[in-house]
Amino acid sequence: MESIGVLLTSPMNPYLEQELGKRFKLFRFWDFPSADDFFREHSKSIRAVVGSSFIGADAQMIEALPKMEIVSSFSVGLDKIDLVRCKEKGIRVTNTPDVLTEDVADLALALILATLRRICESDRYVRSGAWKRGDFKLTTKFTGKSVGIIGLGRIGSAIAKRAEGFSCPISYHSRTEKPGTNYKYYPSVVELASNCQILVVACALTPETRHIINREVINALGPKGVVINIGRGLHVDEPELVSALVEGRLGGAGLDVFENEPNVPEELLALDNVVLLPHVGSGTVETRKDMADLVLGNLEAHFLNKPLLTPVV
Ligand SMILES: O=CC(=O)O
Repeated sequence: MESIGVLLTSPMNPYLEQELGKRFKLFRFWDFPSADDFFREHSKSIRAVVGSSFIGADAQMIEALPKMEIVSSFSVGLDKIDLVRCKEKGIRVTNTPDVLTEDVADLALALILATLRRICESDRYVRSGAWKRGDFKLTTKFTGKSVGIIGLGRIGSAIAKRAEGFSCPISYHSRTEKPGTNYKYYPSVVELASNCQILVVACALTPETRHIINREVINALGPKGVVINIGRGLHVDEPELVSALVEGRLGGAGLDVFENEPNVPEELLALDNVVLLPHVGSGTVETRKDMADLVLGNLEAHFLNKPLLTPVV
């Protein structure tokens, strides 16, 4: 397979990069001054693209790489891949589900606890020496709070299971009601937000779920409510979230993702009722290795004409 051209769209994981380099003819997109320079020189050499939640395979890339057969994404999310065009052109698509579910769900719970118990703010309190001048203020209890989850797929269900361990009543919104759960279903997100204290975004980003957290949802959650986002930045109308937090119409937010990463709205940096993480939901050594092995396994299966491990298209 050493002669098969594979394009890695951005630096993702050293192990993945090393293994791709051993098995294929690896091209690094960022080694070239511009996308056009790369396409001009190598458009006919690329048979596979390895993308991520940062750079996937958009319409321009698909058009520019006529020999592309497969996009193997180092992510569970598929929002950076033009799936419709891949389908039309017979390009296969794979992602990395399951192996990252536990880490992302763990991080959602960590964000809830960090936001409610002000973990980061109290860490700053100790480091700055402020503790010597008095005790830290009281914070908000998590155990028993009602948790609303948008999207009850693999990750949403893993978050629900963890929150049950904290005696939290769970409710959810998704396109359709899920059979076989005891959680309360709300067909409308506003209704869900009106009936929970912590609202967690755990659905896929699609045109239907873009800005699913909007002004109406934020107002329904209210000044004591908390938004947790481990999905995608575009799930949230960010300017609305920022103004609600600044004006005290929303109690707090724990965010792993942003609309324009790695840029975070300046106003959020000044707020103590938010916890801000650099998109690290699946970012553990163990899980990233499992994700890399899935990417490699899917590519090898494809080029050996075997069934794909985690096919999407
Ligand atoms: O954001 C991360 C992923 O989609 O895996």
